[in-house]
Amino acid sequence: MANIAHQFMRELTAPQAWILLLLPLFLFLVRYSLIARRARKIRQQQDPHLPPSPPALPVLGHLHLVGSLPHVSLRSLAMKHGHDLMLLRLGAMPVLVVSSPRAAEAVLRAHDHVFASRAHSLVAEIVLYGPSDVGFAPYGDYWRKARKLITTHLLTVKRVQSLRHAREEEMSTVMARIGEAAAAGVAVDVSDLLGSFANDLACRAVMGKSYRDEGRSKLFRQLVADTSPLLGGFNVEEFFPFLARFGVLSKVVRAKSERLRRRWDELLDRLIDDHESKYEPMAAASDPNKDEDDDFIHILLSVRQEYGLGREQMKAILLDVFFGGIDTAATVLENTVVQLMKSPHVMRKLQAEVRSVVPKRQEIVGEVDLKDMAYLRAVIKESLRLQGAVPLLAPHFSMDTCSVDGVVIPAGVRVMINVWAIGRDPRFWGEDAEEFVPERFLDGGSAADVGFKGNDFQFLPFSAGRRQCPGMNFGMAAVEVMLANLVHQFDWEMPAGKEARDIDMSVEFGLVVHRKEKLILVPKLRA
Ligand code: HEM
Repeated sequence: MANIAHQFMRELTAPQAWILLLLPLFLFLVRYSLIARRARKIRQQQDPHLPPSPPALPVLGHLHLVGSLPHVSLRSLAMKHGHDLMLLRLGAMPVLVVSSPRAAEAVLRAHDHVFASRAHSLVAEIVLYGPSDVGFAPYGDYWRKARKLITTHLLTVKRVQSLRHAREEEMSTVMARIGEAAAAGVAVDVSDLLGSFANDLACRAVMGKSYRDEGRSKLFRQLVADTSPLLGGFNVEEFFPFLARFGVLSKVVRAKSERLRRRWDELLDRLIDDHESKYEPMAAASDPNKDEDDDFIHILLSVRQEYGLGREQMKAILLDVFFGGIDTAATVLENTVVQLMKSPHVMRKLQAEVRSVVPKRQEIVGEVDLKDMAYLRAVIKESLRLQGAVPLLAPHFSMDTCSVDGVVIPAGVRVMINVWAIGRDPRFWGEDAEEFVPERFLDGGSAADVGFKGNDFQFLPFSAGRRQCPGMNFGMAAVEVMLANLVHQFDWEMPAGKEARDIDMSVEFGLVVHRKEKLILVPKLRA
């Protein structure tokens, strides 16, 4: 992977690092070729029923076949070597690639109990306290407890509904900024606006207010932006644990992670302390039935005894809301706006729907208005199908050897489910699979009955099974109301001299895949 090579080079530019590296590197090369040859022999003798694999290189395995956009390279490889399942070796790490709805159903439903874990990550261990969050915790008692906590107390349908005013207020702030730009006839940075919206909403949910004016909200955004590449990226020592044992690489990653953790600690400890000092007296007087308006920190304080939560575990769970909720929702929104700019007929049809449901004099589209907007939902689904925020899901990890469709998947394998490739496969979506056609999700369309709740394995933007995204309702509520408002009051144009076809679609890989360029558009108040 090109970005691994980059990362490697960046971190090892000091001459002493190269000297330090030479000897271990030599030992590493020799030892790896021996181990790999022996392992291959044993595998072939023991079990000829492994999933298909392309030819591999010594040491690197299949790393050289995976480019800077792994979801794209893995699709091309799967088309040649394993339409359903394919086994790769990235460095020393075995990776199962899943590329069809049938195989995804086997992994996420039939054998979910085997594949519901996560591999060890040094970064998650440090930044997420163990990891003690939900997203990175290995399958087991702690994960079950933490997951139960967030699904029964933090991300319930009732709680998401109770955040309606927060969403509408945050959205109105964004609309006011767009209104000012429209009045002045200037362009806006849509990426930045959508990013602040998702960030301020997460802050409101976690702390009860956005802290926008005090600058804390920006601090969170910056920290998420600094942490995400490390947490979601491919770190070299994960591919070459043997090399990491010499310490050069793990020291670099460890030092970076520890710096980030100190910054998070400072921010989160202060917030929890603030809440704790107000919580105790309030808790005594509180009505046990009325906790709907509580923010997430208060809720965690109120259930910490029941769930046996320490301070670090509380912080880790809060971090899930920042990492799970900000980038994903902002990316889905931005990708949808890009698709709409490139398909003006869809934009017009969507505007017609929203404007017919909500009269012009009503400045803001409220959440009650959304129920009559079937095309809006179809547009968002189509955008999630073509360019979901998390194209390979978060890698799963096999806890045991397991037989899937006549092939054997060993224990200790990372599993990448290529939902991006599955969502564009003409075998399941027809000849127009690469085109943006929201009508397919409307009544009478070819995918009218296909939903994202985890029952339709050709469409998995939020995954399925035990590890399915618990923030689906939270994320979709934000995406729907914001998109409806963006197209209700405003028409959108490209900056002077640019065409929608000029919008650069290059993306940068991470757990969440972003466009590289900022989306700059000119809002016009609707006539
Ligand atoms: C539109 C927005 C969102 C999208 C597209 C999305 C997508 C995903 C995906 C694909 C996964 C990985 C599932 C797997 O590994 O099988 C995931 C996991 C997760 N998401 Fe979301 N997500 C969104 C919003 C949110 C929000 C708002 C939150 C929290 C407030 C959240 C919290 C989480 C957590 C905690 C996990 C880990 C679950 C586990 O490992 O048990 N997500 N999400």
